[in-house]
Amino acid sequence: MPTPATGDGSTVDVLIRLLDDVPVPSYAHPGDAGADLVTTVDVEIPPQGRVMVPTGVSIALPDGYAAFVHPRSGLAAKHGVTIVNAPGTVDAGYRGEIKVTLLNTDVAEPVKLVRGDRVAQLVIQRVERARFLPAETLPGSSRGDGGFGSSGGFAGR
Ligand SMILES: O=c1ccn([C@H]2C[C@H](O)[C@@H](COP(=O)(O)OP(=O)(O)OP(=O)(O)O)O2)c(=O)[nH]1
Ligand SMILES: [Mg+2]
Repeated sequence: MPTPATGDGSTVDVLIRLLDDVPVPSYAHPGDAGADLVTTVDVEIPPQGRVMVPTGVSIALPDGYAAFVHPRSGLAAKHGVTIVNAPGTVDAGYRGEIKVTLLNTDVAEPVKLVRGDRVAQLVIQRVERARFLPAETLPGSSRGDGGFGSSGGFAGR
């Protein structure tokens, strides 16, 4: 068995308020990036409909961090449920309840979720803030202004 490369396994302390009888968000496995968030309400999302659900938590991130509300792949693959604004951005200064705007992409089947279901995962990351420096021209690069499929699309197309 190859030895896994070592990381620093660092963690950051984040103050959390539980606004409802919900578990503290937790990581399902060691090394997971996302801590699961639950809905505090029962909802039925109609086909191609969207519903914003509360999670029962608010947090205070340290300066220089943000939290990102990501979809869960199981809900996406099994039921077609994603998040409209994925990933949602939780700013370090935000003290309100974290909410998730769920979208049912299925064209035929409604999706029923009940209080306590895990609907999203919160990824905490360090973020840089930019000092934007206006410039008349930008330095050249290999990519230049190529984008939007400039490097090729799907096989044969
Ligand atoms: O999925 C999300 C996205 C955002 N938020 C909260 C935290 C975030 O700090 C705040 C504002 O989010 P954002 O900046 O994405 O929304 P906006 O439409 O730009 O609103 P604002 O003018 O309040 O910044 O809403 C959530 O609870 N869930
Ligand atoms: Mg904003």
